[in-house]
Amino acid sequence: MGLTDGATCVSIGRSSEVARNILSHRKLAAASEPSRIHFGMANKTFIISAPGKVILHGEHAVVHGKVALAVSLNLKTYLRIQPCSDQKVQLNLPNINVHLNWKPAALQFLQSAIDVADVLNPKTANQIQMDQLRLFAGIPEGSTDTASISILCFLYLYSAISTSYGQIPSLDILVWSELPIGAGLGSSAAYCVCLAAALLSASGAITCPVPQEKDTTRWNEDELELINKWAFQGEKLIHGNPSGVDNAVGTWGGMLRYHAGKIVPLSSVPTLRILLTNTKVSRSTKVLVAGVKDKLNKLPSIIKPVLDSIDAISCECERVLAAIASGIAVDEHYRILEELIDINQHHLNVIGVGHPSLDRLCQLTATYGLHSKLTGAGGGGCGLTLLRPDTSPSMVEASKRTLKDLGYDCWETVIGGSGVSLHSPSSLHKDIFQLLCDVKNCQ
Ligand SMILES: Nc1ncnc2c1ncn2[C@@H]1O[C@H](COP(=O)(O)OP(=O)(O)OP(=O)(O)O)[C@@H](O)[C@H]1O
Ligand SMILES: C[C@@](O)(CCO)CC(=O)[O-]
Ligand SMILES: [Mg+2]
Repeated sequence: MGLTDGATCVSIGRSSEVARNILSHRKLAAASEPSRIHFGMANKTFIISAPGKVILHGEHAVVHGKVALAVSLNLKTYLRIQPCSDQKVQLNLPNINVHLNWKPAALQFLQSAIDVADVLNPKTANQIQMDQLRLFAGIPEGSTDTASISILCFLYLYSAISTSYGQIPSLDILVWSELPIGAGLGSSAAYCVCLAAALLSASGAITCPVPQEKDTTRWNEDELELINKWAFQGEKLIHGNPSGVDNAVGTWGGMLRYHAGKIVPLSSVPTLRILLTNTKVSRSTKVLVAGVKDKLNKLPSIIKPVLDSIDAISCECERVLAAIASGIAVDEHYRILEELIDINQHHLNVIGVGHPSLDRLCQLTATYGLHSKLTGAGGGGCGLTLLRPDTSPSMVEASKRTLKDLGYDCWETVIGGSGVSLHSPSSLHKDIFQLLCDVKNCQ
């Protein structure tokens, strides 16, 4: 079955604009209240958000059972979901210029392709199911482009969730992110968390806690567990072999210690000042994770101790953060944090996930006495630079200017916000709300 059997492809392509620039560059249409159509229990449009993340320490090692420390970002992915009166399932992904719709009858074919037993005890989306989804969407075998992966991920979660929990009504879904996509800040996990929350709500598997005017609500703990579990399934499709740390931060927010699937929120953490730099060198988490696995298989006695050392760095970092939060020898502990960043960056180069653009970031910030490492999967993408509480604004500005002169994006970030949430439209920043309304509503 191909694309013409139920899907209308309006356009598929890669937008050259980075997500963060959309708000400032785009001419926003006049605000219009989204139409109120029946969805689940309520007659409303819902807006869901999930944050991106920064990994302080433990990327890659966490895939091999080591500890990682990660924290949510104030940059988020937003999903608008509204019922569609026109008996269609619409998917709009404006960041990557994907606008598709399918007839529900055609999607029912997909549900019959999903093995319920496999879905109810999900390990991974198996190859036969993936081939069915790929054929359905008209995506050629072996396609690894952004649009194909994002569409497959949606179709997989849609089919598997409706097969497991109940028919999902006709709906119109739009996902837009202010995160740079494919740059190490957890855009894939935020995408999967938003989709899982929306589709589980639409299927009736979890409630839809309607937020008050100007308010935001969250799901209960059991529901968050379910959202996280399904987001992990989506991450598997995108990453191949994710650890689960990114979707855990997208679901719960805050700062987490993640170890072999065990998620522990860190309560005793200081307010950290972090400069984020996007080298704009594109890379794929899936490819980088697979590269580390190959190295580990080929040279276990050399790579395993490096991963053990990264594990020790995460543990030491957790201890030092708690000491700083208690006000103990703050200066001395900041020096240790800086040393841990330098050592880990060397380790990440050793396991093959560095990049000359990241080396330049580290060298350049070092000239200002600042310490940097890659964050996320590496191979380009983003790096973080630790700022001390007393790092002067002029020093920060000077380093930002120099990094921007290299063509990098650079900004001081706010970390530690909440995880997946449901928003009333009036609780959102005006520009974001307008942007979510601006893309054509379900016709
Ligand atoms: N807003 C979005 N719209 C559509 N697809 C998205 C969106 N955000 C992420 N994706 C999907 O996630 C993929 C990027 O995932 P990838 O894991 O390579 O990078 P990342 O998650 O940004 O970085 P990291 O995994 O290192 O934190 C994209 O190629 C796309 O398929
Ligand atoms: C590289 C990695 O460790 C972090 C990507 O943000 C992969 C993962 O944990 O799934
Ligand atoms: Mg990712």
